[in-house]
Amino acid sequence: MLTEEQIYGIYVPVVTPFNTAGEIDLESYQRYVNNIIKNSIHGLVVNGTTGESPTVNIQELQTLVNTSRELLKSSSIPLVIGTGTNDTASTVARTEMAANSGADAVLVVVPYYSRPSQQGIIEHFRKAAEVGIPVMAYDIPGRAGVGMTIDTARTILEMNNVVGLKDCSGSPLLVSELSRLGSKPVLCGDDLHFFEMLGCGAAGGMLASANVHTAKYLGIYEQFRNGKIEEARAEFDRLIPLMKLLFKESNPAPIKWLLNAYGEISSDTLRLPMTPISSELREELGAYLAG
Ligand SMILES: O=C(O)C1=N[C@H](C(=O)O)C[C@H](O)C1
Repeated sequence: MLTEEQIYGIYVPVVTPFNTAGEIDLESYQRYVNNIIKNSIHGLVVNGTTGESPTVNIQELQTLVNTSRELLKSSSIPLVIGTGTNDTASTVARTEMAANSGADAVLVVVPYYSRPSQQGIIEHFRKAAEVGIPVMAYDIPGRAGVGMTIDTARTILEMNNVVGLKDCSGSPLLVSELSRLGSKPVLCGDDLHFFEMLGCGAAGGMLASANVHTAKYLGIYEQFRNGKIEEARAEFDRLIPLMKLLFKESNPAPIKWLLNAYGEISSDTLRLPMTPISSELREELGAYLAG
């Protein structure tokens, strides 16, 4: 079970590879996740936004949890499963399934689309936390349509079983305030602002872009922690051009294209309503690969 003390460093949210028929491609998944976990990452995140969680059904999620547990059997890397949906009952059902299948924690997003009140958001997290498995709360107003206020985040973080927060709020305010108040750990989920967020008190990052150059992200984190701020910054700056391309169109389409180009997964297929990247971005990523 994931503890607060284990929430630091680089958590990698993996993609869910699909074959051209749109079915989960487990062979690619095993090969690619194995390569990711060869790096000493601090956490593996399955079925996050990067894993296209809104289009993965609970049976498929069960398969992903079982496969990931097996891949991690001789590893101490924590396994975090995205179980949050826009419906509290289905979030609880997925959270129970993950808890019963050996997950170390679940990632629960602010319920999207319905635009609940702050009280509704709190009650949603209370139900998820009552399942008993550690919960990492996930604030991402740009996708959810609604975000946590600082007070709401504090209330949720005070709940038993809620162990930390993934912050994609798009501003350093939340992490700065939570860190000032000595709250539970926060991981930055906003790749381009990772370095800045470390400076504001984030304990690490949950970064889709760390699917490639994983070791460099680990190095940046270690250097930052060891006070080698300038070296960390210089390395981070070198990664920014690629990061910008990876978020130029909706995640995970660019990262899937790149992972396919690197031969890590066999297809860049996405499930609708997600569509492949534009020909312009393909050219730009192609030029990055060639350079
Ligand atoms: O998969 C995730 O979880 C992440 N989601 C963010 C998003 O897609 O908006 C980005 C972050 O790098 C990881």
